[in-house]
Amino acid sequence: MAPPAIIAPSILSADFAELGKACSDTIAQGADWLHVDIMDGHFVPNITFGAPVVTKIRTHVQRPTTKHGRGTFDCHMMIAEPKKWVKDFQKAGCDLYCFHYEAAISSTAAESPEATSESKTNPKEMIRYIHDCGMLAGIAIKPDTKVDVLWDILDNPHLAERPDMVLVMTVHPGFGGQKFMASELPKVAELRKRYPDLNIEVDGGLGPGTIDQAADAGANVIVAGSAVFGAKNPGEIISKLREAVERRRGKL
Ligand SMILES: O=C(CO)[C@H](O)[C@H](O)COP(=O)(O)O
Repeated sequence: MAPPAIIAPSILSADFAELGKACSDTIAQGADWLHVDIMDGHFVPNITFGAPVVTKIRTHVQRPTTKHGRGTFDCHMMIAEPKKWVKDFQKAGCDLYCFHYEAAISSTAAESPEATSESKTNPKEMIRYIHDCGMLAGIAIKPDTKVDVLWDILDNPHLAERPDMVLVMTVHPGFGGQKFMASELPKVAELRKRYPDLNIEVDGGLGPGTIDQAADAGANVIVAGSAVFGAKNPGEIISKLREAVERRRGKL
């Protein structure tokens, strides 16, 4: 059976002028995690914020007391050099550092003459490094990336190099409020079939109108930005998302 539902509102859609309050309110309204979107203007055509902001919002949300527990900061690193920022985000209070497969294998990150030893990496090494730094590790794939690239990483006999979560993007990363891409769900279904216990996160265009499809495919970690922060009653939306995942698990 799939692991329990984890609802992770994306603070990309929160009021940035009131970010600390928005984060603590969302947890009080029933969210499990906060999905923290980090964009560098290179890997994606948008910029959000960096570790200093995460340090500040951490003071508004209690650290999780268990692995994957309430208050987990799930940092989605949409950045070209994911290795470079691991330590800064760990110090800032990130609990789960989710990097993009595409960034870890790209020539910018690994092979360019400008790349320093700080920025050179590959997915397995990244996961080990994140674990060594005391965080959970996630690996994300964009819509254009085939899910097959993950088999070698997920079947790795070295536990320290295996991710704690896979994020399947259901929009092209960069902006909130985009249309959900149902075309990405076969990736989720294939992952769930192969790895019944894996935390599988979906991100982009999730809300009451699309959650059933994602839950049916087997996703259990649900990111929702505009659907939660744009709602009159965010707590009600969080409950609806959770119910859909738990119904699929046969728990309701
Ligand atoms: O990673 C993201 C964009 O790259 C966001 O987390 C995502 O798009 C959530 O926003 P929404 O729920 O409004 O689609």
